[in-house]
Amino acid sequence: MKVVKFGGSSLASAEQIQKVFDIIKNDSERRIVVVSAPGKRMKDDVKVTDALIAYYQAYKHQEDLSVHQEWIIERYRIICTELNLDDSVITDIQKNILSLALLPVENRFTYDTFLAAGENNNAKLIAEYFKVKGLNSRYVHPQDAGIIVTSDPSNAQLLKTSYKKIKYLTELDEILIVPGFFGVTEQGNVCTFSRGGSDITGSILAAGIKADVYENFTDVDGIFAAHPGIIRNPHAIVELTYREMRELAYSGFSVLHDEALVPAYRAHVPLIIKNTNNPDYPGTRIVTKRSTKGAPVVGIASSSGFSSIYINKYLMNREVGFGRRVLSALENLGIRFEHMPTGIDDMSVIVRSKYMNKQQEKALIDNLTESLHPDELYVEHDFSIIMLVGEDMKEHAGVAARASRALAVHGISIAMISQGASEVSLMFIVKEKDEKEALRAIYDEFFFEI
Ligand SMILES: Nc1ncnc2c1ncn2[C@@H]1O[C@H](COP(=O)(O)OP(=O)(O)O)[C@@H](O)[C@H]1O
Ligand SMILES: N[C@@H](CC(=O)OP(=O)(O)O)C(=O)O
Repeated sequence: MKVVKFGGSSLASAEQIQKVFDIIKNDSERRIVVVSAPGKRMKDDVKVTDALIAYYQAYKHQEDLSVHQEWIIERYRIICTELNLDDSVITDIQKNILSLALLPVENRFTYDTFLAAGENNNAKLIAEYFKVKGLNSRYVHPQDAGIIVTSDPSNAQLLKTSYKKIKYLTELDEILIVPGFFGVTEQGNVCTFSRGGSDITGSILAAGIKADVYENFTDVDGIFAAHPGIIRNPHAIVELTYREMRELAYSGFSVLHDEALVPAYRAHVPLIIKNTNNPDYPGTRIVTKRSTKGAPVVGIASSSGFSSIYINKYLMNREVGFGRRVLSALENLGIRFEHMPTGIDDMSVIVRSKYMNKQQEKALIDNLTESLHPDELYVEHDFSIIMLVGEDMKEHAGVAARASRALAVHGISIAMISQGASEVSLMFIVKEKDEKEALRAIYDEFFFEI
């Protein structure tokens, strides 16, 4: 049995939904279908989820709602009309979208309920279309599918006990259409995963029913060795390990949510990234162990939006508890850290800029000045990370030297280098303005002749 997830790009229009129907009809093993909200139809389009966010903001600030409501309803209306669906489908969607503006604005789950409406209405629409086309299908709400989550709005985590209930889905005869992106708390509140979280729903269901495979359909032929928006015709990856994918997803391969890997990985379910527009293409397989020995670098990801807290103190290495005081200061202010490259007398703590506001930054500097008496302490912004990933990197000497040389040839200065003990990845930190050029330089070094 297969669990299949379709992203917003695969469901953005009636034409795309027809392709999805063919993909399901052509393989009777594809029994559980997780769907996102309608995504972008073209480059400058708006995702329904983003339109729902704008709608919520207008509601919260008591602004005119009609423009938002009409835009969202119209998106669904166009799809319903082109699919020749009965008027009752769009009438129900319309009622649902309008009813969001009756929810108590002060409730901490209201925002998530707005967002979840994108996938929830789409799942109902698609289940109806499949039925009209003669497929025995059924819409299943995440609560009925057993996706019970923690009460962390916009950042839900699955409760482990959920897996017991999810298993029963295998007993149902129909093709099940489940909205992605959200679960329900034990108290019955709608709570979403973080953005892009429909991938997580698919992975949870695949793990819960011990699927033979989890197929994640998107708008590219699979995973490329670098972001196709930055590198022209990047090398396509046939097979990746979960560890490699985790590193790449974290560092910018937005094709798959990084949290989506864990459930499938733990349940030993292989994951395949496939293209809705080219479903016969084999795609990229994400597996526990690669079948062949590989090149030192399988993929290079980049991501912007990092800040660095630089601390220098002579004889820092002799001061017991120095690192602990740095991390406690971050913890006390609720700032999470991402990386911590160190020298003998200095260290840098790398954080995502969006998780440290101006007040937290000031409080952190005051706190560290008082507790550490550093020789130098400052915060710098606008950094990007460039991550080279490959399980076989440890068996090849000179990877860091090759990458550094490629950056030097292009006159790009490296702010920091960091490598984890696992040697699955090697990270370069550069200024944001150099990110794209740095990625291209390193990509050419490792993939030019492939
Ligand atoms: N290394 C990569 N390989 C393939 N796609 C990538 C990569 N890095 C980023 N992407 C982007 O991920 C997009 C697909 O992910 P996403 O927009 O979340 O799709 P969906 O709408 O199917 O959920 C692709 O269109 C591509 O631009
Ligand atoms: N619609 C949600 C969840 C999601 O996973 O969407 P997509 O599959 O289009 O990335 C979002 O935009 O965040």
